[in-house]
Amino acid sequence: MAGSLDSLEKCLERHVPAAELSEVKRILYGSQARKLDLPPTAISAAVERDFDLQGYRFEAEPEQLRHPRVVRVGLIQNKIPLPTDALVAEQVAALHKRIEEIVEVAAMCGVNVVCFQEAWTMPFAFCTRERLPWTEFAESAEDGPTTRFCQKLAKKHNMVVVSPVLERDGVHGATLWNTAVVISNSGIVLGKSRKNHIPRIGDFNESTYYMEGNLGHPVFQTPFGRIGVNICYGRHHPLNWLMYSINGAEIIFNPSATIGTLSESMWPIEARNAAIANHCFTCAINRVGTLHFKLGFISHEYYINAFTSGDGGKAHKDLGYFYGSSYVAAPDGSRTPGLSRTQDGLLVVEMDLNLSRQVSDKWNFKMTGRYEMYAKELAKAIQPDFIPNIIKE
Ligand SMILES: NC(=O)NCCC(=O)O
Repeated sequence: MAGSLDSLEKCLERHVPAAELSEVKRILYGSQARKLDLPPTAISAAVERDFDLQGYRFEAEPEQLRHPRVVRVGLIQNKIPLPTDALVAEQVAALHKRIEEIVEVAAMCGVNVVCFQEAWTMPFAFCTRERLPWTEFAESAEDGPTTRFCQKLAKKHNMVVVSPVLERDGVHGATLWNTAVVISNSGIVLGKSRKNHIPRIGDFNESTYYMEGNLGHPVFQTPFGRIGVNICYGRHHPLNWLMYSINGAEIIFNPSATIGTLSESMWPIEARNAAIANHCFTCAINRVGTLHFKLGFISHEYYINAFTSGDGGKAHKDLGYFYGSSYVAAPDGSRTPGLSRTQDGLLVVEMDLNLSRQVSDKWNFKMTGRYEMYAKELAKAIQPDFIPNIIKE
């Protein structure tokens, strides 16, 4: 159960003998991420506001011709503060309030780019397959109340804000999308990126609500580097990461909502592998919130009406526990520890973007990639008359 393990790293620290711990950590996490000193005011604010605050930094070698390109990103993971049957407007307002107080601490920590979890303004209600009230959480990406709220935050704190929401596309028949809005530190909406891969697994019945994104792999030029947003289930698709990287992304955010029984063993691998394969930084963010309803603990993400997964299992009223564990991976394969598995959190990570080219010059994955060969073979493979290249005796 999620509640019995606060974080994998804390568990290792408790149980691995001190003499072996640093070697264990080097093997598991690589050697780069060092602790980042955060202001005492931020640390005490995080304690007061009851969230996990951690800070790390990735360094690069000094170069003769380029200055360091040091930026700070903030990853925010959170529970829903109100039950799923509270009024829609009240749920959204409570989430805005919670995020605002965490973003204030991010500002104290000098964060330049902040990213929230997938569909952060709502419970992850797609499991229910019901329409109302969940579709009421959808908003215009360009000028919905959440985007306007984030514009204020961005301007006030001089921070780029990546805000993944359920989008209501008024121009195209009021359709819904799973979208990340990117707001510049000036407060201007830079653009949006849509979720390209929609899960059809277990209770993740998202294809009931929206289709695969149609915006490709946009990358946003900000004063703090070029950023892309690969939403949740897209992290299982290496070519999805690749395309953001090919478009020049230096940092790829992966705002997610995923649960323990389904994906927790995959979580530490996928975004980290993408950072290695694409010579970039990746930022994996997962929500927190668990059921424990039947055990008498606080319930989050618990629904009034039971639903099924079409797998022969019993009808149930929750998805399971969202395990948090948000982390950042660097192009050299190192990664930060994860945030808590059970608590709201802010992960502040300082990174020198020069590291990406340094690792690229060492490992040469971009140079040795055989993109033309893959493009040709893929172009053939998607044809209806494709014959797989299998050689037989
Ligand atoms: N939100 C979402 O796409 N979840 C699917 C499950 C997963 O990818 O782990």
